[in-house]
Amino acid sequence: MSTAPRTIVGMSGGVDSSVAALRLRDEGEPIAGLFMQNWAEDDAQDSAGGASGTPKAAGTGGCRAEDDRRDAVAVSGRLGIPIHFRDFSGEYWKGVFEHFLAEYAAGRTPNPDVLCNREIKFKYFLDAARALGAQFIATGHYARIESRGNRHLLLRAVDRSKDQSYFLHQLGQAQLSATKFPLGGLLKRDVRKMALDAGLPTAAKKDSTGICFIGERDFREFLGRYLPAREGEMRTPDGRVIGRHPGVFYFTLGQREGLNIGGVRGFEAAPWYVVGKDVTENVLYVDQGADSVWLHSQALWSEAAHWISGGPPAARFECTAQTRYRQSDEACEVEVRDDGTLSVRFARAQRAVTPGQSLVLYDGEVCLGGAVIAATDAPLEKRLKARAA
Ligand SMILES: Nc1ncnc2c1ncn2[C@@H]1O[C@H](COP(=O)(O)OP(=O)(O)OP(=O)(O)O)[C@@H](O)[C@H]1O
Repeated sequence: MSTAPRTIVGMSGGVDSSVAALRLRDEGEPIAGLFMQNWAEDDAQDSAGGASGTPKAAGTGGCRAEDDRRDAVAVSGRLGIPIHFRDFSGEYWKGVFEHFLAEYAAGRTPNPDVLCNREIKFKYFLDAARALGAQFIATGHYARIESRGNRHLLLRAVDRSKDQSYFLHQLGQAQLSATKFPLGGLLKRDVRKMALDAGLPTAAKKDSTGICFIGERDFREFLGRYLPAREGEMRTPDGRVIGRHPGVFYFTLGQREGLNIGGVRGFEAAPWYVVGKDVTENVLYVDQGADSVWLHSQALWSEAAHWISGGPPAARFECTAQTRYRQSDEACEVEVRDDGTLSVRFARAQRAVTPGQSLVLYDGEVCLGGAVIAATDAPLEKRLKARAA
């Protein structure tokens, strides 16, 4: 007699979710796997948009989804657990990709992983698991969930170098109460060893990097399929034109790569960095030195914040924050404004705080929540705003 699984494991065909499933199975948990397809490419087309029904991306031949699916099936076979399949590519396109493009078009730098967790993995995937009769979902994310009283807290992973709480800060009590992160207390190197010892076919598989639907492809080429390039001037903050850029969307604050600025007459031979984008005028601002004063800000303003426990700790409080993934904890003071947006002041100036990225707040190991960064007090941004007003 077959019973409904208690937990559905999101199996991506990677080593982390393979070991998440292995651990739960070894604990005696009745589990099944589920592989989601979140991205569909149509090699028959040369432009975005499906002929009918679900939108499809223009094919570039770089999609790993088939390999990943095969690996997820192989792992479930090895573990002796059933595996299910769901296609959420239409939901992903609407809930993640359209927003991703709109943000780039507005000159910001979005974080699709944050949105994918909120809109897909902890929404449609959770619904699909419930429809299969499960009470919980599990993923291979590196983060921990702890219950204190009737509250579920999101904590950083024990392996701080792999901690993914930054990407999970939009989750709420409903999601956390139905989720397990079996790897949160483990070190990545031990996870690999467990995979090897158990003979899992993904034991030696390379970790995925970058934005999932872009993979190893060239970012500029990919984005150019959806946001046509518009060449323009590259200027220094004091207004000197020093070259041309292929399109402001392709660059983010603090970026050095891809500027192709050779020796410029009248300037030292030091590397150049993006210090500002003026989307209206189509100008890319650049300056020399990784630590350019133009890149620094002490304060930021965010869109409305999401709080994991349902509300902020106080109307004004001190905590630590990250304004990007892989950054040290930075001390700051947060003021929650009446409309739910935040005004944040850092103890020390921050480099390249980027509108569109997420501000994520922590009280020690506990992730409090976060918000999308709307604006900063970086000098160039202030000047461009004043000019536009
Ligand atoms: N296509 C997918 N189908 C089902 N679950 C997925 C899929 N992609 C990601 N997940 C789940 O989300 C978790 C985190 O995803 P992320 O893309 O960050 O993977 P990762 O850290 O590379 O992990 P993995 O080694 O398992 O691929 C995965 O461990 C897995 O549980």
